[in-house]
Amino acid sequence: MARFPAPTFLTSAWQPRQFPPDEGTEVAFAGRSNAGKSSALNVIAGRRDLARTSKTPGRTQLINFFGLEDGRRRLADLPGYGYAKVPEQMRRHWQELLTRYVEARSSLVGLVIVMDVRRPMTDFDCRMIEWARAHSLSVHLLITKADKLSRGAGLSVLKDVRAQVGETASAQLFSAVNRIGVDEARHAVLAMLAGKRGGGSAEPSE
Ligand SMILES: Nc1nc2c(ncn2[C@@H]2O[C@H](COP(=O)(O)OP(=O)(O)OP(=O)(O)O)[C@@H](O)[C@H]2O)c(=O)[nH]1
Ligand SMILES: [Mg+2]
Repeated sequence: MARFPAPTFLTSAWQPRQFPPDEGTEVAFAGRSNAGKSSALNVIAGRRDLARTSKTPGRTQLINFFGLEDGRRRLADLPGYGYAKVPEQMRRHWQELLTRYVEARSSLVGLVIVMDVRRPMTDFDCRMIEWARAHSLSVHLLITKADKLSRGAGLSVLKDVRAQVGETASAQLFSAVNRIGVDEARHAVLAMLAGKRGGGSAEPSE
């Protein structure tokens, strides 16, 4: 299995001035609350406890940044969207932080949008995909918790998702538990960090 260039924790940010310097390239993990973003990031990075995971939705409330060993590439673990029980004020803060993060961050080259295989392509996911496209970002859809469905059922979800997104994003099945699709995910993340488009993504508009 391909080794991933050892990431280390850099910083947690709850406001833009706490973001690390906006240089090199960065890929962010986005997705619904509890979809499995932090777990996926850990498995892809090959570090068991790098990003904190939890059974409680809404665990990740800050943007956590991780630096790859060369110091030029980063991963960001975003708080989940769509968690109904978050107090209104916190939800507003998060929306504002997310907007400011994605709009102002010029090192951001791609998004890994993590979705539960049992609940793919929510409205939020679709909005994120459209938004990324409008900003010429690569998108890789990680359909995770594939261990929760039979292989046939998982492949059928993948086919539907691919039909829905067409050329705008690449997509794959993944499981942090059974380690399904780890190599494919590593390649997709490293390709995005290299400034290349993930397989199947549209070309930048400029
Ligand atoms: N069966 C299964 N469970 C998983 C998988 N990935 C994550 N989980 C579980 O899903 C729950 C949420 O995982 P997290 O990785 O914390 O999810 P998150 O998207 O980072 O959640 P927030 O930060 O709260 O938005 C935990 O109980 C994980 O153990 C997977 O591939 N298979
Ligand atoms: Mg998380």
